[in-house]
Amino acid sequence: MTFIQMLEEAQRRNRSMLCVGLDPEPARFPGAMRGDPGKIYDFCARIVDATAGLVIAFKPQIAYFAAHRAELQLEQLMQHIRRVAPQVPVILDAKRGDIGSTAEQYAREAFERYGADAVTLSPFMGFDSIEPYLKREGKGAFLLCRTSNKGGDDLQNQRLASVDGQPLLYEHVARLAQGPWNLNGQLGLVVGATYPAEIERVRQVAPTLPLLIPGVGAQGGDAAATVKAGWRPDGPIVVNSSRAILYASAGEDFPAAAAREAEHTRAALQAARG
Ligand SMILES: O=C(O)c1cc(=O)[nH]c(=O)n1[C@@H]1O[C@H](COP(=O)(O)O)[C@@H](O)[C@H]1O
Repeated sequence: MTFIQMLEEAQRRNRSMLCVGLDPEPARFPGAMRGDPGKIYDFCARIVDATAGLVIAFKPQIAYFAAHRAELQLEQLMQHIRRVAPQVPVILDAKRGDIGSTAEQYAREAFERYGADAVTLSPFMGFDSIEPYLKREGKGAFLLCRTSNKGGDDLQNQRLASVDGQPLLYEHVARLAQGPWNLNGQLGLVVGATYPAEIERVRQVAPTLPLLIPGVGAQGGDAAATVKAGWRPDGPIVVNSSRAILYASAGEDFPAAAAREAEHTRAALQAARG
């Protein structure tokens, strides 16, 4: 099954557009786990077990593992997700971007070492930095387009005078990803929930691409506005929330609290589809 087919299947089966982001911070773990990087796997596995039936995808952020020398725990976690939720695709959030020979190594890391179904990439270095990922049949790649942070304005909202129609940089990224760069239908775009007007604009330029939309929950993005702007019957959206779900409770009941918060967000997203 390709990444896109897995997304569509998980969306249908779990009736969900919610992606749970796995951004483990030992300092925020509950009880006896608090401050222990050796518990990263345990913490994340319990979140996965509690939310697997509620999500369209999981998105581990690699920095939260690598910063604690916990790459082996990330490998274990990927295997755990495969075991308990084989139908749920996993997006490795690595935001890679480098020349082709190095990109090839990053692609091996994401798809072979960790067994991810898709990866996040920066398009800043151009098409040849994206191409090695597209050679992996059935795998997906989400290009940063209009990110959720304030500083996204600095470059992404600049106008490209040299390109037909003088689009903003993020509009141009969306156009490339919908068209000439999307050789085998593997590309998607990252657009922040904090900017629904821009999500709508991206949808005009890229009507059918899957959108990874972080920024609901801790960053304050509006779930209903996100769905209205981004969801299309033939263009899935993957709406990520990390901290609001992971740290819904600081007590031993954290898996149940995470499930409640995930269910609440899942329902709000579904309701906005109308
Ligand atoms: O690519 C991403 O996932 C991403 C892009 C973006 O524009 N904004 C953004 O917050 N993210 C990631 O999405 C997650 C958001 O986490 P919360 O703010 O805790 O829900 C983090 O892992 C970020 O690295």
